[in-house]
Amino acid sequence: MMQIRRLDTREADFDAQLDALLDRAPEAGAEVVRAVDAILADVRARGDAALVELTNRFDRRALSSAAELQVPRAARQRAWDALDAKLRDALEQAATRIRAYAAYQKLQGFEFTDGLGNRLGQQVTPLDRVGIYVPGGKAAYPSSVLMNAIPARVAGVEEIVMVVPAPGGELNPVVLAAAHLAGVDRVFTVGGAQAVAALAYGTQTIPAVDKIVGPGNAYVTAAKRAVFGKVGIDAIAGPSEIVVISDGASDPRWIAMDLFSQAEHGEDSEAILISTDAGFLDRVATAMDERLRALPRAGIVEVSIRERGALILARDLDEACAVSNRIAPEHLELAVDDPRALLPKIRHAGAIFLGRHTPEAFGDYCAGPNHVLPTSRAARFSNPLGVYEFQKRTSLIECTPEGARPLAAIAGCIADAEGLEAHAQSARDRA
Ligand SMILES: NC(=O)c1ccc[n+]([C@@H]2O[C@H](COP(=O)([O-])OP(=O)(O)OC[C@H]3O[C@@H](n4cnc5c(N)ncnc54)[C@H](O)[C@@H]3O)[C@@H](O)[C@H]2O)c1
Ligand SMILES: N[C@H](CO)Cc1c[nH]c[nH+]1
Ligand SMILES: [Zn+2]
Repeated sequence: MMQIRRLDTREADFDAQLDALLDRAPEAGAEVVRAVDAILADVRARGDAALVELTNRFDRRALSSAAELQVPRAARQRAWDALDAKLRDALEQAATRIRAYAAYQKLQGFEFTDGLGNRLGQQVTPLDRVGIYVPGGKAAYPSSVLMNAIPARVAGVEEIVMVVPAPGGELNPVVLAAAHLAGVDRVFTVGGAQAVAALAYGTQTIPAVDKIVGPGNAYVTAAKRAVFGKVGIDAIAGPSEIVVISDGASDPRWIAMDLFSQAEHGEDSEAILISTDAGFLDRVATAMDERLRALPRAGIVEVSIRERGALILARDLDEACAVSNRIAPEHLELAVDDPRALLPKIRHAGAIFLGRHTPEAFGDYCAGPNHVLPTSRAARFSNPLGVYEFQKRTSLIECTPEGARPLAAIAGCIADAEGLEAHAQSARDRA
């Protein structure tokens, strides 16, 4: 029997038990932060030389120069051409859907005239150059290439630089093919904190970018946190998570596999089912036992389900939503008859999958919305990766001589109160 914890919201210590489960989310420990700080300082000081040494050490490569990190455009084209036609077609369809969804996210500027005749507005411009981190340590995901690069292209970013580790020199050719499809400009086979450092500070081979996006392991996320300010970063997207809310009327085999779909990402993934039906929780537990055996990644699934999995019995669906809000999961499936009725009760989730026929896996590949989502409860305050992450806003102010006069009086008065004489005079010069 698989080991999975059972929780019941009626138990007096339920809150404490849930907190203990959520606390298992991996965070960058002091050791990781120390290691990352040393890597960042080394790449900043020594550039390519450090990049080569660190990549040889952490990715078991035998590079003699940083030039070997770059994957030529022709190699990406060859990877695309060599792809099985069915997979090429699936990637193209996924890319089309991701692009179409992204187009809706594009921020638009605005301008209006205030009551004094002054023009006020906001100009939206794409970032010049961005770095996308595609994880490649334990598994490399072509879908993550599409999810990172397509919104950047839709935003109008001039240059997209992709980094992806190639442990032992091995790089999934489908990742390269996806980079070709998404129109990535430059690809470098470097990962971890050293890749983030190179993108933030620039080296002789890798250009410095304006923003670094994409998920990664503890070293990658600690490095992104550390370089924030020098460059922009997106939300921190770590190990995958799924919460399913069920009324007990779904096929338990489907729900078991939905939980496994995120558990199979890694031993640190989180998979939680909340249901109002105790019998259904039993049936899902049985289905998990049956379906686990067929999975090639059964070992990983078993560990993540044991460490970060749970079957939670709730009094009703309202309470199930409240528990889910406390978890603020990356992905939330509403496997109920009327998911729209629950929607207003959900306040924190990276992506919500409505109804029994919408598995989270559609979102990972081809539904359209981005699969790079806030994890570790960051859905309380941050957003899915989207076109808006690759755009910035600039305020516009244009006064007429008449419109300037009243503003001069207001600004002058407040500047006096702040004791800033030059501000007051500059404003009153326009009165
Ligand atoms: N939320 C999302 O959208 C999403 C999508 C895909 C993957 N993920 C997550 O991203 C993560 C990917 O992790 P990964 O490890 O497979 O790949 P990764 O590319 O993030 O990390 C691999 C790199 O880590 C560095 N590294 C490994 N051990 C190190 C050490 N001891 N010291 C210093 N550096 C070290 C190496 O440089 C290596 O190249 C997983 O947690 C996965 O769940 C999240
Ligand atoms: N579920 C992951 C994000 O949490 C993304 C992914 C890529 N491939 C499959 N799934
Ligand atoms: Zn996934």
